[in-house]
Amino acid sequence: MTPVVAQGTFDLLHPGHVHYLRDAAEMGEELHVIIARSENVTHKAPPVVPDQQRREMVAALKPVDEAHLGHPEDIFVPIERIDPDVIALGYDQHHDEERLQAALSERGIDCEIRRASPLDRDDPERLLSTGRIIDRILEERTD
Ligand SMILES: Cc1cc2nc3c(=O)[nH]c(=O)nc-3n(C[C@H](O)[C@H](O)[C@H](O)COP(=O)(O)O)c2cc1C
Ligand SMILES: Nc1ncnc2c1ncn2[C@@H]1O[C@H](COP(=O)(O)OP(=O)(O)OP(=O)(O)O)[C@@H](O)[C@H]1O
Repeated sequence: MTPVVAQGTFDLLHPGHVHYLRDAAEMGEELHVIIARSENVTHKAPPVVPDQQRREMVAALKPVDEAHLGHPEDIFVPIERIDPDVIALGYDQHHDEERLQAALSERGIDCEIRRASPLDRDDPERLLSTGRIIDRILEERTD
């Protein structure tokens, strides 16, 4: 087996998430997804959907073999347990690949870091970001 790890918030699911997870699944044979805990989503508004519910929905998606709730303090704990061959970063994720690679090496984790491809975010017919879904709700369902 060639385990691959994908990760993210996955708040309100949309086809961009499915695209990322399909792309990540093709990088190996067994896809593990780490769901960021709400308390660790500090670079944008925290998710609306509770942690366990986000994990449950991601686990139900076809490309996904296992979905894990992330560690509260140390993001390398689940990685050490899964021991992936590849970590697939999303096309827009803010993580610095070199720093991440260095931190992995320091812990003796030998794995490749790859970037997944984007699914057209600017398509006017689709809502391919959680933030855009929330904006649409606020526009259309509030007075
Ligand atoms: C390799 C890796 C492992 C991660 N593991 C965890 C974890 O164990 N717990 C957690 O809360 N978040 C984890 N995260 C997610 C980050 O905390 C961050 O919130 C996440 O990148 C949000 O992604 P998004 O903005 O794409 O939704 C991990 C991220 C990376 C890159
Ligand atoms: N349109 C898209 N195409 C490809 N990947 C995507 C797309 N939207 C999200 N992803 C990927 O899905 C993963 C989880 O994304 P996240 O939960 O941050 O959703 P988001 O829709 O980008 O959220 P937000 O709108 O709040 O930034 C990330 O790796 C991200 O790169």
